Amino acid sequence: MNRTDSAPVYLACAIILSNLSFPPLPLPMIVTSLTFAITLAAPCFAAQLRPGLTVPTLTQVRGILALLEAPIISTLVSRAALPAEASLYSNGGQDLLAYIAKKEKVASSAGRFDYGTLEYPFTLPLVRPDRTTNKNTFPPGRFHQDTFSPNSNLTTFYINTLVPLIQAANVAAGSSSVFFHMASPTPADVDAKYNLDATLLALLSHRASIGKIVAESKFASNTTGFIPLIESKDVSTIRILLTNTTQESVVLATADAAAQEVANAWGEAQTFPVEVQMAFTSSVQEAVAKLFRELIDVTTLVEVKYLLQRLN
Ligand SMILES: O=C(O)C(=O)C[C@]1(C(=O)O)C=C[C@@H](O)C=C1
Repeated sequence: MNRTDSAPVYLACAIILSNLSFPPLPLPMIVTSLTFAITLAAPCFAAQLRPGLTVPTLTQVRGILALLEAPIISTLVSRAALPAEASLYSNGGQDLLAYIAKKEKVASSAGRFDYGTLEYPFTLPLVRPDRTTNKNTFPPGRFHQDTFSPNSNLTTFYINTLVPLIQAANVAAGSSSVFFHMASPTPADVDAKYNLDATLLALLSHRASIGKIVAESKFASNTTGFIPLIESKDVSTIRILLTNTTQESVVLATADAAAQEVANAWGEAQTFPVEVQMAFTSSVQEAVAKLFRELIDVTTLVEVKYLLQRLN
């Protein structure tokens, strides 16, 4: 802990000591001030318990990003099997976010958003950032938690761009309402829709947040290049150094191939007529192309934001 981190602990100790007065304080005052002191001190002790996380190589991280393509695309195709009415996403998607909030409370208590999971909630406070100290120097290659989450960018893109593309794919499939574990799905199955939306958003967030690991990996292999740029907050050169257009083409091409394969398999399973199949597959490909372009951009943003705080 550095000095700033210690401040709440000193304050907490002061509160605890002030309870030892004579004559004793009334019980409700003692309970309230002790609860306050514990709340204040807990994050500092929790921060000390953080494990040192060494990041994988860039090749390994790219492998992880590639593995996430299949679940993202298959969830998108499953979502396109149900109508995506604009009314479900009005007012900035507040109903969807309220739905996600309930799930995230449960997920949080199970440790989903703990330090190092690279899962960041849409509706809850984020994990505290790391700070480099003399005792904990965060050498290059060690994950260093920052304060940025890609979730508001992803939510905006999801509601404004992806939902209309999902709806277009659903219309191409004959405005179907197919959900594999429901006996008689109807367009009113809001829970089924929001459940898939929430799953898809969580996958997108996880994929983009892995950009933090990509950034650490790149930082570790080129500290002399990055450190002066971070110190001078040279965002545009940092972005240029992080960008690899050859890798972007690989990502976009494999995502397109996967989109075609999953959409075809989905249509075959439902014995779509040929024209319906073609229309459905091409609209899924269009949605996936826009989605992965956005994902690359948001992942790059995550990388830039991570590095800007790397020396904090
Ligand atoms: O693989 C990388 O080098 C990354 O930075 C990840 C990623 C991506 O999102 O897939 C993002 C930016 C790069 O230009 C290329 C690919």
